[in-house]
Amino acid sequence: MYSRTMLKVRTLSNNLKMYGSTSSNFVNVSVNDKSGVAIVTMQREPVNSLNLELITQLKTALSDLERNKCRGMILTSASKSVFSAGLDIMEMYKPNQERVRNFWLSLQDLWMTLYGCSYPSVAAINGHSPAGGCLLSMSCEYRIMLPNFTIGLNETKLGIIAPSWFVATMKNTIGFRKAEMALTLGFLFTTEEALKVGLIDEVASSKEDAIAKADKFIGQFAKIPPQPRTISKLMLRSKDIETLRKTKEQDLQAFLQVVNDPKTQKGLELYLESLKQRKA
Ligand SMILES: CCCC/C=C\CC(=O)SCCNC(=O)CCNC(=O)[C@H](O)C(C)(C)COP(=O)(O)OP(=O)(O)OC[C@H]1O[C@@H](n2cnc3c(N)ncnc32)[C@H](O)[C@@H]1OP(=O)(O)O
Repeated sequence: MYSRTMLKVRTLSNNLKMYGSTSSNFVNVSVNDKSGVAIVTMQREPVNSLNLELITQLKTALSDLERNKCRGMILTSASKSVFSAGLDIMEMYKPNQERVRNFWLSLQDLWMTLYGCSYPSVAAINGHSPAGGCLLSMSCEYRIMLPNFTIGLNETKLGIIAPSWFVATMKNTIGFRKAEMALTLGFLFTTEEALKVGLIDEVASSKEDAIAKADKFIGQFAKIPPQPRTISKLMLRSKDIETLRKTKEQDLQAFLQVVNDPKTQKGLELYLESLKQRKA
C-alpha cells in the first residue's frame, strides 16, 4: 500500500526534505496520501543503535508529523533482523563529555515527544528490540512483532540500571508485577512470551502484514474525534512526561555519574568485546 509503484508516496513537506538520501540519513519518512498515516523507518545500519544523530533525526521527524497533523505513525526498521539494538554503546564508552550530555538530553526529548504525541502510534517490530529499542516500542500505543525475535529491558544484565522513565514506561505497559520481574532479571522476551505478558499486542507473519495490521489499528480512530482521543491519551501519560520534564537535569546528572564511573566503563568494554566475540 505504501509501495512507490502502487501509491504516490510523498516525503512529508519541506520540513522533511532533510530525509533525502544523504549519508547522515538515518530516518526515512513516507506518508500514505490516502490515509495520512506515516511510516517512520529507522535505517542506521547494521543494528539501528541509537546514537545522537539517529535520536535527533527521529525526534525531528516525530515533531514534524505532529506539526503536519498526521493521522497516525508506524515506527519500523529497514533491517530484516533488528528493530533497534538500543542505545549506541559507543556513545557511552569513553565518551566526549559534551556529546554524551547532548546524547542524553536528546534521548529524553525523543521519549517525551514519542510518548506524548497526539497521533496514534504503532511499533511494527520487525526484528530484535532490546533496551532502548524496547523503550521506543513501548512508547507507542500498539505493538506488532514478527516471530523469532526478542524484546525487553535487559539493562541489569549489562550491570546498569534502566532510568526511572524506562521503568515507568514498562510498568504502564505490562503492570507492576510483570515489570518488576522483567526489569530485575533484565529479561528478553521472545515474541511469543512478549504476547503472553502483554508487552506486544499482536504477532505478524511479515513486515507487510505488520504494516497492514498497524494501518487497521490506526484506522479505528478515523471515527473518533481527535481532541478527546489525545486528551484521554495524555491523561494517562502526562504525569510521567511531566516528572521527567521537571527532573531533566537531575536525570542527566545521574546518567553522567553512572557513565563516568570506571566500573561502568569496564562493564561496557567487556560487553562490547562479548558482542564482537559472538561472531568469532
Ligand atoms: C545509565 C545508563 C542507562 C542506559 C539505558 C539503556 C541502555 C541501552 O539501551 S544499552 C544497549 C543495550 N543493547 C543491547 O544489549 C543489544 C546488544 N546487541 C545485540 O544483542 C545484537 O547486536 C542484536 C541482537 C541487536 C543483533 O544481533 P546481530 O544481528 O547478530 O548483530 P551483531 O551482534 O553482530 O551486531 C552488529 C554490529 O553492531 C554492534 N552493536 C550491536 N549492538 C550495539 C549497540 N547497542 N551499540 C553499539 N554497537 C552495537 C556489534 O558490536 C557489531 O559490531 P561489529 O562487530 O563492529 O560489526
